[in-house]
Amino acid sequence: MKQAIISFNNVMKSYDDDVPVLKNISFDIEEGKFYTLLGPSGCGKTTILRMIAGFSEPTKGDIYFEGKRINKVPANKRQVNTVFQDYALFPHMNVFDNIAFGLKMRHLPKEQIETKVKEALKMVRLDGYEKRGINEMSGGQKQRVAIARAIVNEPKILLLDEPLSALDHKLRTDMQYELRELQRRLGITFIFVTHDQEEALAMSDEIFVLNNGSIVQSGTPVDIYDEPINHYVADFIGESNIVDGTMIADELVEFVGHQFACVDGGMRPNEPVEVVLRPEDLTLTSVEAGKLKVKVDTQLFRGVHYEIICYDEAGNEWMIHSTHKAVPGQEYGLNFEPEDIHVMRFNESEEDFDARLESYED
Ligand SMILES: Nc1ncnc2c1ncn2[C@@H]1O[C@H](COP(=O)(O)OP(=O)(O)OP(=O)(O)O)[C@@H](O)[C@H]1O
Repeated sequence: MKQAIISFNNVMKSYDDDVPVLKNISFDIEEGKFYTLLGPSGCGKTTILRMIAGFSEPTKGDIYFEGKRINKVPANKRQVNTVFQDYALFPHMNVFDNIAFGLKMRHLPKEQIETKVKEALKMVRLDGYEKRGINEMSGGQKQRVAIARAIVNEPKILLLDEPLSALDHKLRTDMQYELRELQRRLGITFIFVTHDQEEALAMSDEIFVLNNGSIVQSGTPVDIYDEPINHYVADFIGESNIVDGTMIADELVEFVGHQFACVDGGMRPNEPVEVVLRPEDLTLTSVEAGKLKVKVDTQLFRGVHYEIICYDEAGNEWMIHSTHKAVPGQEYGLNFEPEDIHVMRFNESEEDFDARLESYED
């Protein structure tokens, strides 16, 4: 791996009451990638961003920028800029003055400021908007001004704290594409904070999933979706069916009273486990042709698919995504392939999980 641009080494943070809001956080951020900190409200995402920006110091542990310890380096001496959730634009200034603000504070020559502001506006596709008042801009345009104001300083890292949460669904999706594209064009490191798993999956090179002050799992969106480490991640990322089971032997798991071939292994014989099956991997067939018998309870039309809820004989609920309609009240067979079954151990650390996967997968 290249030298990390930012490293956290056993970082802990607590406020006055001593209850840690971050517990022993360690990670490396590589230059030029799109990272997302993902987790529910209060899990510590913003606290991590504030420490990278220099607005807050760790209680214990160290933070490094390109290998140098920066715990005590003030915010204005770091090559980091932040785009805040509410944009924090100056409402009484026009677009140009908002973007030029930091450059003026640094007493750059007038012509240089003008060139840089124009370039930044071009980057966010707002050329020609210099003279507009901030209050005459739409939500999406304000968002872009906030980004232009941050990138005009040519930071090595851009921090984005829930920057899309104030936008409506359509604009939010458009901005996801734009931000992803902008990051690729600029080639600078983006660290994006969100509690929206779809947004994280769509935009990131790497995701850190947080819960209660700890990083529970890190990896590419596909890794995290396909191989969630535990119930929390499987439930938080995407839709999941999670049932209790027993790992009989390598590649053989039992749930709902039946044994099924699977592709997982490296557990103790007869170890209690949890089993995840994604709704899009399940199909309904005739009772005779199915691996489990289920009865359809309800179905909702979701546009791209039907969301079908059914129950097996043991009373477990199963969600299925299908382009075919089912009949509520009718019995069906439920089908899935061995590779669609993902088996999780209870309380497995990310380190042990990665080592097991590596030793087990070819
Ligand atoms: N200045 C502070 N003093 C005391 N506690 C704080 C302070 N700032 C944050 N906290 C606490 O730290 C925890 C983590 O907060 P943080 O803002 O990092 O979470 P978050 O994941 O960004 O949440 P959200 O998505 O709601 O913004 C919360 O329990 C919060 O109450």
